[in-house]
Amino acid sequence: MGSEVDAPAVDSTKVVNGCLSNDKKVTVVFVLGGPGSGKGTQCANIVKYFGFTHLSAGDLLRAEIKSGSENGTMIQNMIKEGKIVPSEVTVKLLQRAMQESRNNKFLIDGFPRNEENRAAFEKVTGIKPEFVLFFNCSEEEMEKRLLSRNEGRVDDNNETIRKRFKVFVESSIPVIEYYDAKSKVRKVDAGKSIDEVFEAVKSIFTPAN
Ligand SMILES: Nc1ncnc2c1ncn2[C@@H]1O[C@H](COP(=O)(O)OP(=O)(O)O)[C@@H](O)[C@H]1O
Ligand SMILES: Nc1ccn([C@@H]2O[C@H](COP(=O)(O)OP(=O)(O)O)[C@@H](O)[C@H]2O)c(=O)n1
Ligand SMILES: [Mg+2]
Repeated sequence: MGSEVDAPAVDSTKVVNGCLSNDKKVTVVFVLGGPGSGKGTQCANIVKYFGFTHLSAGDLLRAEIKSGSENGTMIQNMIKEGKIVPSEVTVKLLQRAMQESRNNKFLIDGFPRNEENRAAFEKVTGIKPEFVLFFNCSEEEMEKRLLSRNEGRVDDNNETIRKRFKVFVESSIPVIEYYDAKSKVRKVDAGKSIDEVFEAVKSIFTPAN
């Protein structure tokens, strides 16, 4: 099926270069989509049905703030402004989480959010995604969902939501286009109900034979 060059799982040498210390092959799916498009919700379903480990870049960054890390204040300020945290920080968190996991299949949610994220991850880990799951949703629907998410997040307010939408269009869409040019994007209509969206997701993760 896929070409040799685009083989999804990296070979063990590359992974060792990227400091995943053991000999395991790693499969990564990037899960992208605007804020509120349902990435986290669908990832929870995919974990249950398909045995992936869910790594949310946003959750890892929020945990880093809580842990009292020296970067905490900087991360908090960037999240409040809807800005993208420097890749050095986020890639390290993702890499550590993959190393600590006993799984070899990861959903990386909300990452890469810009070209710098994309290039840094690939350079540091040597990992290329198997595919990119893209949740396509209107801003109107995403805004409605974010304003009723009720998780007490500092960025789920009108002002920050505007900024996050702008960053998504200007910085994250180009990453999706980059992978689309490589035929790696699996696009889902995320404006439907949670169950309907998951039906579409399932068909993407279920190998056709
Ligand atoms: N298909 C859907 N229809 C309606 N609400 C949804 C749907 N998917 C998720 N939600 C809700 O919208 C909010 C944002 O979803 P979430 O999964 O956190 O999105 P993201 O991680 O992309 O920001 C949550 O409160 C979630 O329960
Ligand atoms: N790759 C990433 C992911 C998130 N973030 C920051 O974390 C915020 C929240 O990300 P998130 O993925 O939890 O947000 P949602 O899209 O799930 O609503 C983003 O707006 C960024 O400020 C980042 O800087 N870099
Ligand atoms: Mg999320």
